[in-house]
Amino acid sequence: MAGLNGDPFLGIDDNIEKLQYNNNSKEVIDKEGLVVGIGEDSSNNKNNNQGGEKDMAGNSIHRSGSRPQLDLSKAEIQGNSEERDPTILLPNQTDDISHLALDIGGSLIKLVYFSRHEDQSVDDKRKKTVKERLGISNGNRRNFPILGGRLHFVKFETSKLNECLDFISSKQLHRGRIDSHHWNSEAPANENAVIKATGGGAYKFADLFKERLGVSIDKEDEMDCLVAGANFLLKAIRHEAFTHMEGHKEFVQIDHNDLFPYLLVNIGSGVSIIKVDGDGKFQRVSGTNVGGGTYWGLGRLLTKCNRPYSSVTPLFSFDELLELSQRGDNRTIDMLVGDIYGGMDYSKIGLSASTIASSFGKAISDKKELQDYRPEDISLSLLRMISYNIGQISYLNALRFGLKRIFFGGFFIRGHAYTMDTISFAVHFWSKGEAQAMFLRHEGFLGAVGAFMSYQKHGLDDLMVHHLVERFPMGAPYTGGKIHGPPLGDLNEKASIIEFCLTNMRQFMLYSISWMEKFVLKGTEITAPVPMAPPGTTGLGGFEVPSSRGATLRSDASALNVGVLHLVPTLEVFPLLADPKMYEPNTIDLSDHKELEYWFTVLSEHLPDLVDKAVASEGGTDDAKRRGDAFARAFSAHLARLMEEPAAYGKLGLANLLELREECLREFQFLDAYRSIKQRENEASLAVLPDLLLELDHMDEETRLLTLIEGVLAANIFDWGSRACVDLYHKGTIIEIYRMSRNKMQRPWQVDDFDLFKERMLGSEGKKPRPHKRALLFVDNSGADIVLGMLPLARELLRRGTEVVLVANSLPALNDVTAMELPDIVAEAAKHCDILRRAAEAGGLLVDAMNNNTLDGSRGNSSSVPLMVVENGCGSPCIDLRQVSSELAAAAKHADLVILEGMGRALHTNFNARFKCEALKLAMVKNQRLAEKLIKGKIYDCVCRYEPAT
Ligand SMILES: CC(C)(COP(=O)(O)O)[C@@H](O)C(=O)NCCC(=O)O
Ligand SMILES: [Mn+2]
Repeated sequence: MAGLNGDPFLGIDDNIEKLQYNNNSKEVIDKEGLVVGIGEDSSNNKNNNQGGEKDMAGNSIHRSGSRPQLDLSKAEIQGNSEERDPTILLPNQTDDISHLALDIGGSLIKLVYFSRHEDQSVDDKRKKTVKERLGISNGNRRNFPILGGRLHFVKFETSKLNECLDFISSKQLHRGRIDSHHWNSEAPANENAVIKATGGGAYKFADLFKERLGVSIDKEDEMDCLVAGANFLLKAIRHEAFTHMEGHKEFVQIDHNDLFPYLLVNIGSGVSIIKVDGDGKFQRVSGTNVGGGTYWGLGRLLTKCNRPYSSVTPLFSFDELLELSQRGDNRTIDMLVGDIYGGMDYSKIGLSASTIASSFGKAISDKKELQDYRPEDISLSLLRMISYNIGQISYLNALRFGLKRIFFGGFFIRGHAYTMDTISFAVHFWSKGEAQAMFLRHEGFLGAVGAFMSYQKHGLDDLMVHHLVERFPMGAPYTGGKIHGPPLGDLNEKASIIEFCLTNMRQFMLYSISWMEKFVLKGTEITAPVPMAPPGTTGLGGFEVPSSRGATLRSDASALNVGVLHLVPTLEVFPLLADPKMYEPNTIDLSDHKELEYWFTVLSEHLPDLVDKAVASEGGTDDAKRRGDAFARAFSAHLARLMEEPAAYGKLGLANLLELREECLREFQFLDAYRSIKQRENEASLAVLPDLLLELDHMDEETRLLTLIEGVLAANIFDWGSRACVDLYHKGTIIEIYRMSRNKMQRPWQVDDFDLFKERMLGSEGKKPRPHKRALLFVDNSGADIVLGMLPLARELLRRGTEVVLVANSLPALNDVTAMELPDIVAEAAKHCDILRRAAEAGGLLVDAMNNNTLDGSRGNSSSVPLMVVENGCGSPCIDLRQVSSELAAAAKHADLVILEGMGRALHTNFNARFKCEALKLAMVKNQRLAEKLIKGKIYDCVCRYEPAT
């Protein structure tokens, strides 16, 4: 685990490190709550902090003694020293570490850089209270030096080094200092700034970096970096590795505990073959000089004379060569088995007539000059020759060391379907299916990631899969990993600003959106991606021509397939999952093309209505219309891309598509498209809540429980994401629809475990079961759904002595209620209900009300179990329980009942999830196809699935 002292990722603010001072213990606490010194100078801290030291909560913290210490000299308390945790300024803390690492290869320069976003939490009373109630002092983040930020991946051609330097300079990456949401361009350049770099260019261009940017290059060993990068990516990114056989891409789940040993084959200009046995444990066992440079170099030479005169550049680029190969036919140059055997297979040794017997062999007997061969054919022949050769040598090395898994990285691959198929074929063919070729999504960035890791202060190695969220910039799909031309005005950075705005909505109008215009122009450039290659083998031997022949090649597919990695150390795996390793959130797997087509159509058809709502939510201004238009284009383009290549952004499920839509909206600054609809529905529902509660209170226990569950199911009809429901809303008022929906609640429901649930709640044969200790209610929509459905159910649980935690979205998604909105709704409801009021007070939700007189005239003196609200950590209509907020994870610790409500959270995701505690899944199915497929029913059927603890 990383030590934290002086870590640059801690709250550095305008050259001054801010710390908090704990009056009682006289210990200096950094923002993460870690002890960094006890009234002594910093030099002593090193020893004090090593080993199993305790943090303020008594947790053990491991510190690395190698990390620099904070400079506490001239430290002073800012503001009132009587305050409980005043801020301490450290004016002399000048620990500047660059947040940039490079891998400067023979052909390409790969950049990995980090942009930090500080803890941007707004002053949210709910959060504070929840932290106190749930005993979270600083979440799990105390163990992490990274507060949160993003890792960006960019590459340049080495021959265009100047563009790379311009890019670094324009983004001030070499200054090594970031403030909360943008690079501090005013900050003076750091004289001693050092950038970690690997690859030959780290030596070759060191002087140029010093001259142009004033920074020194700290050279890191290339093999060390490759291995460190590969190990980190394989452990930390869920869908990093995949197989690619006959055009079919399949992600491979790597078990962290079973990663080693493996063979790493890095195909850059040349090829390195490395046996990896562990972190930092490896051996370069082989290599070949026939690699990417060979393909490019020979390709250029051999096609030189056929280069069209009209071309701007005199020679083919790597991507152009690859593109040529798409249209090539290698049979015109390669000598095939059939050429030798009179068109026959050599079946005795298992070679088909189409197998290449000798690459370029036909050129021996052909009476042709170089210019008589088509560049397309030459390129394909070369590509096959080199790919087969690498595949074969790799396999032989795997065999040498008894390794089954071979990971291929390096920019030679470029996400190019045919190259991967060829390598896979060779490995499969020579190993007779025993060994498996796997590819890495961050194929070209292994070295650069490794160089980044070598800073020792990044804290990346502490991160785990659930801390990383990969996002694909919606409005600027070209910036993630694309080989850059002249530095772009970085749209990603703008996107970060927007994200910052999300947590600081008050400020959001301050930022310019002129980049949007840029996007509208750029939008037209979003074209169809690399076509998936259908099966193309001939059986025994090699391949025929590339199966994607004739289609446009997006040879930079790999560039588009790499998103920005958001590091969110506060995310946790939901502790109540029965088997996190086996957990798969998506119920609908979109790798089935029919399924993908269906949902693609659903989302496309919903788009005009969504844009209307989004534009209206921003006042219908011209600017909002322009953004609405840009959003529609961007989202459609991403949908189209995913239709072409469903695995483009990792494994694709329906939940990912729905989340992508929300992210895309946010990126175009539609922060809450259904804001006014939600408000209207909340008000209408709150107005009828007292009558409903009165009605419920006159029922016997059994009828009441049934009515409550019916109420939840009926109110789940208010779903602005469902086409059928939106059509319904044009036909009646909220209350009319709610009544109709309730009246239609006929048991048995299509999935009906109500009797089981009732027995658990009320008992049987006079035996009273023990009430649940704590229930987590994953709530769904605003309006009737929360007010008339879930709140009355929560009230029933509270009445029975069960603590209730309402789990709501962190960010808006469709008409879902958010954790920010819930306390006000609860407060309104509590005006009409003592049970809710007392529980909300006990849960700290009615902090203000506690000072006022309550309904019955008493002062707020709660004698109730608490009602709390926690955020779930996501902004989607679905939920992936592998990545939830630390609040929710903390709340889950004492819970023995989970209630998931709504289509998104209980059906599209988690329908098959198993929990350690009891679970109740409640939803109305508002889509005909889903109803048929999932529950063999029809639209508006209901699901009440009760599952005892696993
Ligand atoms: C987005 C939704 C999952 C939201 O449903 P909810 O979770 O609110 O019940 C759902 O509206 C949906 O799947 N809509 C698309 C299908 C359709 O329009 O029929
Ligand atoms: Mn919803």
